[in-house]
Amino acid sequence: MRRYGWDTCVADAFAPYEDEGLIPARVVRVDRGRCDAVTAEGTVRARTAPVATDDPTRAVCTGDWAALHPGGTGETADGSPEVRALLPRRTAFVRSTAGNRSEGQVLAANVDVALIAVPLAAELELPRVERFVALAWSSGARPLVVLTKADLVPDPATLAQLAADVEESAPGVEVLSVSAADGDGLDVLSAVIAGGTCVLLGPSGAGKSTLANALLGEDAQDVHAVRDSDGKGRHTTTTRDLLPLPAEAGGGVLIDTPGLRGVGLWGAEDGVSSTFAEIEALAGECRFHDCRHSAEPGCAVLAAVEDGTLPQRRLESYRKLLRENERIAARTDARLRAEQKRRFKEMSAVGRYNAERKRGPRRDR
Ligand SMILES: Nc1nc2c(ncn2[C@@H]2O[C@H](COP(=O)(O)OP(=O)(O)OP(=O)(O)O)[C@@H](O)[C@H]2O)c(=O)[nH]1
Ligand SMILES: [Zn+2]
Repeated sequence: MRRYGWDTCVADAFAPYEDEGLIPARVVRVDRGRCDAVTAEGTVRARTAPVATDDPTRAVCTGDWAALHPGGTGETADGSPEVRALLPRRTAFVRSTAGNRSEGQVLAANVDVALIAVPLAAELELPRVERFVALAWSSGARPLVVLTKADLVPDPATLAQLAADVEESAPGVEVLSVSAADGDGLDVLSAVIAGGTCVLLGPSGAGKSTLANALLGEDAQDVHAVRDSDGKGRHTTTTRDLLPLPAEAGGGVLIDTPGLRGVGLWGAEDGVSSTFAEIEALAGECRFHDCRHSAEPGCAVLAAVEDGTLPQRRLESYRKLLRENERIAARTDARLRAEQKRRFKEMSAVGRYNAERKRGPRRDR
């Protein structure tokens, strides 16, 4: 199970279920009330109990750790394995679903690193990078910008300049450049994501599929070929949304769920704050604590734009993402959002606590 991300944190969270005779499993795919889940004995197909609340974010999703009843004893509905509980999620990518009463839908759970593919071929689209970085932070995962197609920028000085532009738009975020074409940078990237759970985000044509294949190695290409030939979002039973990375490269998994690639912001205020950390810091210096940074006297943000230390583009991008987030929040059930946010905070607190305890005796299996 370690191959699939099992660690002491998951082991601790699972311990109470072990006493009930349940077994741990990681969900690799969900469809039509069933899920495929990896157990220590192999992959099983399990029933996912109907969600007993009106909150769709509590439904089983790819990346979840579940406590399964193994079935076969007459204790489950039709003798097949059954999901009895989900372990608290360390992180979650939530999509806002359209409609009057917008609700979140979880697309991927327990992601450690969000790889944001930014193609070096075209002109850099920094606002788009900022949007994906905000989304990643708000999920709880660590963003990592991957500049793809580095072979198309042969001049090292130009490459360094492009990387510097991206770094300025993503303070505190690691930026790596890779080329799937000639293999440059892939070993560094593999080492960074080894052992954890990652997802690939980024616009169409950014080179995500190519990069995924390069990271996953030979075997996985077949899996992708199955989905590509289909093209309708229908999958054959061999398709998984959670794929193991090669053991030689340190293991870990890559989640590549349809729909995750173009996700919107949802309850992402915190993510936007982290993405524009330097603006938030400047805001602390404004004369008025509720300064909107539009025309107020004594505004430190506007002063920074004025003296050239803060690019005007950054401020505009920040405002745009805040507005977008407010729009989504306005059509989302407030009680539900507050509840989900509270639970999410609780879970990340548990995750952090466990991460700090990680140095204790290992209970990996
Ligand atoms: N030169 C060069 N081209 C690349 C590289 N990686 C990908 N490409 C090309 O970029 C194009 C898009 O790559 P994909 O991997 O399909 O991009 P994607 O992000 O998966 O696109 P969607 O499936 O639409 O989301 C293809 O023509 C690839 O051959 C690279 O490292 N170097
Ligand atoms: Zn201000």
